[in-house]
Amino acid sequence: MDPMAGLENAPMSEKLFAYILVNYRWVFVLLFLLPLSLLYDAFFYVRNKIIFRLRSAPRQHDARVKDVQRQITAWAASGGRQKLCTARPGWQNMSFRRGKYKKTHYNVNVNLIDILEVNPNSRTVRCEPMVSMGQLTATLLPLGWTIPIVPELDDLTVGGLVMGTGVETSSHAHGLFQHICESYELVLADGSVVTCSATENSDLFYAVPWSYGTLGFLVSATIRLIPAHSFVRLTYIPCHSLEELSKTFADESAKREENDFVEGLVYSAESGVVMVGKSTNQADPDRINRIGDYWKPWFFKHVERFLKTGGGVEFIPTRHYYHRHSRSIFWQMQDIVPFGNHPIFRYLLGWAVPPKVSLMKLTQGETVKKMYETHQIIQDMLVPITDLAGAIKVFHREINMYPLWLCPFYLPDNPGMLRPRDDRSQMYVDIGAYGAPKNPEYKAEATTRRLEAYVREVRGFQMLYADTFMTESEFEAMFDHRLYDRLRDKLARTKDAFPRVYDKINRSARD
Ligand SMILES: Cc1cc2nc3c(=O)[nH]c(=O)nc-3n(C[C@H](O)[C@H](O)[C@H](O)COP(=O)(O)OP(=O)(O)OC[C@H]3O[C@@H](n4cnc5c(N)ncnc54)[C@H](O)[C@@H]3O)c2cc1C
Ligand SMILES: NC(=O)C1=CN([C@@H]2O[C@H](COP(=O)(O)OP(=O)(O)OC[C@H]3O[C@@H](n4cnc5c(N)ncnc54)[C@H](OP(=O)(O)O)[C@@H]3O)[C@@H](O)[C@H]2O)C=CC1
Ligand SMILES: CC(C)=CCC[C@@H](C)[C@H]1CC[C@@]2(C)C3=C(CC[C@]12C)[C@@]1(C)CC[C@H](O)C(C)(C)[C@@H]1CC3
Repeated sequence: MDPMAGLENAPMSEKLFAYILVNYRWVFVLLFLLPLSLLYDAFFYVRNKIIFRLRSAPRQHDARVKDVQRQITAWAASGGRQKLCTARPGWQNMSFRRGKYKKTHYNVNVNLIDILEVNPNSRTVRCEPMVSMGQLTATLLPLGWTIPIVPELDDLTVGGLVMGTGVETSSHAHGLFQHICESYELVLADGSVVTCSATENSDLFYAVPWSYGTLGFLVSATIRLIPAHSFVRLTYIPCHSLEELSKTFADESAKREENDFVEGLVYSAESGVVMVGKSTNQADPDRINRIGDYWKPWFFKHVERFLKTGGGVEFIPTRHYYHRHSRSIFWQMQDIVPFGNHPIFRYLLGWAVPPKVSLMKLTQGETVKKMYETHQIIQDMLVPITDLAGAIKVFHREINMYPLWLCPFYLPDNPGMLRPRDDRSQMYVDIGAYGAPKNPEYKAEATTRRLEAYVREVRGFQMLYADTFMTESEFEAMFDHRLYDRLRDKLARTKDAFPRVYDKINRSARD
């Protein structure tokens, strides 16, 4: 990264400060952020234990919902001129930026953080919106259950994943996070509480995903459960041409019953590794790899080795598999602690990483923020899987940056924001780019706009936690707003109470 970019005319001292901040960020991370992250985790660990020991959390749900209703009544009584958003501070969430609207909108506290019920009979788990993925797997796996899609990273919340989206390597079989949800409980703008599902208030049920909290506040979601297995039998298939890679990936993704997990990591324009996983309780002891142990190499580095050594099979403990990219925050850690994958570092301090994303966000400062703005791309583009090879070529031309993350997902032809191409259920693929582009022509806005145009052309979608530079009409060409607009017209007070999705996610609405 060039820390001087954009600072050409700044005083020397400012340039030096910028240089130190960016190139020696790891000093701050190691000395300050890591210990703070540990304290933060320890606090929540103890709190969670106490809550469950007292068994008080589920009983308090109704009272907490009433508190959300009370806040909406108070907002209406105060004239209701401001729009509403959740009070969760922007630094805590898993998006790249903070919404500026948090400062101007009326903040409603939806601080509901408990797992309410694990029901083996109906095979469902009912969660409050602030339940995180780390919390959910820690709770469910010992009970022998899991949810069909566990989006990585640990701190993603049920609320954010329902109102935004979630995708993981089992999505080729189960769809996106919204497709494993059976019902939502919401507090609407008129203060009423409604439950919606595919059979009850179905319009609302299909309109909620990707609505970014602009139809109502989620207070609980009921999610499908499937039995958990102890291991994932993971087969690594190295590919040495783009054609081989895209064909293998598409063929394996199409085996929806046979494969429980499918993932791809692309290491260059012509090489990548496709991984195919099957859940199992039987593991060959000689081939067990506990990839999540802190002294183990970062997962994307481990996978890269198979390009040289040929394919392989490993048995990975399920929780290790779910959180396989967490320690290296996909590959972002290499820019934050450049020697983080060195064995000495891993053995000495590996147990303390990764630092909390939220704390990094809180403490990053303007200089680091500017560096990320100009020198990094963080995007997930969702395109029909038939366009995978073409899309990789476009990514190569525009950013020339590796690894790229490939994650297939099945998109059913349901009503709502995401209409599959030709109104036909089909397989898509999420292409994730996280890092510093090697293309010297890279310009954050211009390049991203070209990528966005390409994605619209192939009838794909952009994940909205990242920067979007689309205009409102381009955004509406990508996402089908018909059902959404109908509901905003129909539900009392909604248009006064909530901004439109675009007003929350466009680049100028975020800092
Ligand atoms: C805001 C927040 C953020 C968190 N973030 C993370 C994170 O980033 N990463 C991470 O790994 N963990 C996270 N946690 C989770 C926390 O660390 C774990 O819950 C903790 O590790 C408990 O695990 P345990 O196996 O030691 O619990 P134990 O006390 O051994 O109990 C097992 C689990 O079973 C659950 N349980 C038992 N009976 C029921 C029932 N009837 N219904 C529902 N659940 C039941 C309990 O939740 C309990 O967690 C977070 C928790 C909170 C509140
Ligand atoms: N593996 C994956 O699939 C990954 C997904 N992501 C993305 O990260 C985001 C989730 O991050 P997370 O930190 O959990 O969530 P956020 O706090 O970022 O919330 C995302 C959106 O959901 C809204 N929202 C959250 N909770 C509620 C609620 N209870 N009621 C109404 N609206 C709500 C927020 O509204 P408001 O603005 O009012 O707070 C916000 O617009 C998603 O957009 C997801 O797509 C990121 C990384 C990986
Ligand atoms: C669909 C999938 C798997 C998406 C993965 C997205 C992650 C790679 C994103 C989500 C949040 C994210 C944008 C983030 C960052 C890196 C990429 C992340 C982790 C970092 C940590 C980069 C360093 C930055 O200074 C800062 C701390 C602000 C951000 C915080 C959010």
